[in-house]
Amino acid sequence: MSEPSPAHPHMSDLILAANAGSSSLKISLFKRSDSASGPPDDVVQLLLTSAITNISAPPARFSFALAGHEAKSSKESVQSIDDHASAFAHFLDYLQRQASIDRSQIVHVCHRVVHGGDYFEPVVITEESYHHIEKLSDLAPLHNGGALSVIKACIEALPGANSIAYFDTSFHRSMPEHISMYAIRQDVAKRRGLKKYGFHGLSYASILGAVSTHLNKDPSDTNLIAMHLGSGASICAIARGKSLDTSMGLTPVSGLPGATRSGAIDPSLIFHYTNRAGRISHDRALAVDVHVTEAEEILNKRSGWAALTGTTDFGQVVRWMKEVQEKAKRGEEVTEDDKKWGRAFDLFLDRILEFLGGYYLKLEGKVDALVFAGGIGEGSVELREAVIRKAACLGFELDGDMNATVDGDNGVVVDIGKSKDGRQVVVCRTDEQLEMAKDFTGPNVTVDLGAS
Ligand SMILES: Nc1ncnc2c1ncn2[C@@H]1O[C@H](COP(=O)(O)OP(=O)(O)O)[C@@H](O)[C@H]1O
Ligand SMILES: CC(=O)OP(=O)(O)O
Ligand SMILES: [Mg+2]
Repeated sequence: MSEPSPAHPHMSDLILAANAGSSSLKISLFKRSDSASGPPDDVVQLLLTSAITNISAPPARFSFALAGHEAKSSKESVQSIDDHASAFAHFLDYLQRQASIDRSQIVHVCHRVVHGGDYFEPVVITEESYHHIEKLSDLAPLHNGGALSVIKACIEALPGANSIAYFDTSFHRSMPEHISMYAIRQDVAKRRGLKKYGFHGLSYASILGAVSTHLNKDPSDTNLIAMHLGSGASICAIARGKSLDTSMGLTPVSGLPGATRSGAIDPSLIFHYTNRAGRISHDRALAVDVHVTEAEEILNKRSGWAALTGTTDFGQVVRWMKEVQEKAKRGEEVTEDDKKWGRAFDLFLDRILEFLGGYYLKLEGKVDALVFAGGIGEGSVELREAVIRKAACLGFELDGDMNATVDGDNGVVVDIGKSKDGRQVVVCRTDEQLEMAKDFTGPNVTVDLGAS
């Protein structure tokens, strides 16, 4: 099969950006801004955002908000959403009915595709490139499957739009070979593409852009340890604007644990967990032609917080942990079951520290900022506090007040601490959709936002 054709985005009307995460589908609609000649972030103007969360732990929650119209945001549980394709269909329907936006004005659709293998540039989806991505999906069946089902739904619902795939793996192409390779036979590794690819690359590109601007530094002169902590969680060491190392590997299951993901385990563990590891799982039929083994199903879908505590929501893990701490303070009995919340929190903290410490050494201490991002990184005051308390030995100090009031600050990058020698601790509201959409340049369009 020949290589997919590179995307050359031309003039367009509306640009839709779809981000299929493991538990969510986040969608933003943009139009070209009036100041297309300004800074890259200004070439597109946000019109609306929508998010479908809890896809892996139904009922799914649907939210929709017009940019700058606080009153017109809505949030509801939707029983009919049980996968990414039905989530996307619900969004399109809502767009037409409730926001009166004509779908035919959407000319480009940017899709976040988690695994791009050795393809780094964005590619226009054609029959050929679709099948190419499908083939790559063997290395991220649970992630690429969701994105492919959205791409498929998009081609059917928006036949006039160009679908373009942007890869999470692209940002990590800079990892040195001795870091990205595994200590296995290299003839087999090369033939089968068995190496560390790394993920959340669109997020790390977004973080690098926003944080270097915040620090008043050129991205190519910026060193960060960036933590994208969401349903899928990873850490990246960024040296002079390039990925030096990251915690996810061949697939997104490695590194840190997540909502339903184990994170790094001893590779032998799975063969002791089940004697059906290599069999194709029949747990869930994906809407696309991607195969998932029982081992992948267990480690990707039946592990993480869900396995340790019964919930995929880290916010709930924190709330119950604090509840139990209060119980103990009151002198009430704390049961073994009560302790599961604190243990899940401590386990996550422990694994984060492993990478944080390692990356601090790999960057030889030259770290301009520690960055928290993703649903947990942006939302959990407690997790940030626990991490920075441990990073005190590296000279970082948290500002408790600033940390506690991040939610009330609208900035893209929010300071929450620093070190005596001027290194920063920040929260960054990463935006993978914007990172894709700002790739486009061209003339403006006018859109009637006649929301009902
Ligand atoms: N305030 C909060 N405190 C702790 N965790 C939170 C908070 N808000 C969201 N989260 C966690 O963030 C996760 C979603 O992360 P996100 O990065 O948005 O998802 P995805 O990985 O699907 O892209 C949720 O599962 C939830 O556990
Ligand atoms: C790569 C990955 O884990 O993505 P997400 O966190 O969006 O599931
Ligand atoms: Mg995500």
